[in-house]
Amino acid sequence: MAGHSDNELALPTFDKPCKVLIVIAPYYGAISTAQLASARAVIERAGATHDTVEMPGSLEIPTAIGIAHRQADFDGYVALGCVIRGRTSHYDVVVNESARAIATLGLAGACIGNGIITVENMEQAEERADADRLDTAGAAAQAALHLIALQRSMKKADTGIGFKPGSFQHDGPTKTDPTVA
Ligand SMILES: Nc1c(NC[C@H](O)[C@H](O)[C@H](O)CO)[nH]c(=O)[nH]c1=O
Ligand SMILES: CC(=O)[C@@H](O)COP(=O)(O)O
Repeated sequence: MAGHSDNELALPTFDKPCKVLIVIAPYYGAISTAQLASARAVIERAGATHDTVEMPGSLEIPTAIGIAHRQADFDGYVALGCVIRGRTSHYDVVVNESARAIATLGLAGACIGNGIITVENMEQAEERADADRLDTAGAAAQAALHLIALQRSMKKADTGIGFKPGSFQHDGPTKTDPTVA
């Protein structure tokens, strides 16, 4: 059971290939190792595949997802990181802005599970990174998979109106070709 929930949803399955990008900020080594293992296991259990990229910190994760969403063809994303409060307000910046940016990307159409742990101390982080305890990384992977399944289930019907990419058939040289009379 992931997180504090006592009512976990069944993992979705996919009839077409599903590719997920894990974007991780391995700020705390042991924590990130546990997060990565759990997220990958959940993705594989759903029959999906995954790639992984690393960023220096959690603040960079949304930007990395934005780049991947524009430049590549992943079906969804899992954000993994661990932010532990220090002695200044920087914790609030990292936590609030990474969460806000991830939510903004989600509302813009990216299927993202947010597994960035935001805690007061390492003990809380360990409990949440542990796949056999609160397993927040596994929960984030499940969230991304559910969003992908939802997006596929609600694909807009083809209205038959407007230009469809790849539908244009051109059967000869253009008039601007000087060799064509
Ligand atoms: N203190 C933590 C950070 N800080 C680094 C920021 O995320 C960011 O990389 C930096 O401000 C440069 O833009 N990141 C974490 O993931 N966890 C922390 O505890
Ligand atoms: C989350 C942070 O950025 C934090 O770890 C940095 O520590 P500090 O606030 O003491 O500079």
